[in-house]
Amino acid sequence: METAPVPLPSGRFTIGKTFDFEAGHRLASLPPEHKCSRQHGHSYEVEVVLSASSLQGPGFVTDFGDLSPFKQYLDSELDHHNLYEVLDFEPTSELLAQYLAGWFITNMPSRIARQLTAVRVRETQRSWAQFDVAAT
Ligand SMILES: Nc1nc2c(c(=O)[nH]1)N=C([C@H](O)[C@H](O)COP(=O)(O)OP(=O)(O)OP(=O)(O)O)CN2
Ligand SMILES: [Zn+2]
Repeated sequence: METAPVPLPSGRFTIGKTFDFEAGHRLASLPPEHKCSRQHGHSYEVEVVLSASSLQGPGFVTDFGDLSPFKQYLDSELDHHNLYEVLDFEPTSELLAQYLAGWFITNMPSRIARQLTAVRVRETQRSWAQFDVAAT
């Protein structure tokens, strides 16, 4: 039995995909008595959020599989590294989210890069930071 047609509302579509990597870090500018000034590690989760007002192909904002260059970057450059050694800024969740948004915009195909609205970095199950890309 076919379902009855319904009027389609106008609006935007949003998708997200979560990536993960394991890395060490320390926040060297914190006072020595702060636990996060000491070397420790996290199972990081990074979620990219993309948005579009119209869909491509079968009905995609972007094929999730087309985000693979971002996964390759995380796997090759950040996974099992010490973040304070491979990044030239203090590796807080906030600054990492902003940096990863910059990497995505610079290195992903322009159509996909333009769809990026936010990057969320999760260090633990209870803590995350999000960078929202400013609309241009
Ligand atoms: N705003 C931010 N605060 C903190 C960050 C950060 O990136 N942004 N980072 C840290 C440390 O990296 C720390 O490892 C994580 O902090 P915290 O959530 O306090 O760690 P715990 O999992 O041990 O927290 P509990 O809930 O107390 O178990 C610190 N702050
Ligand atoms: Zn930490």
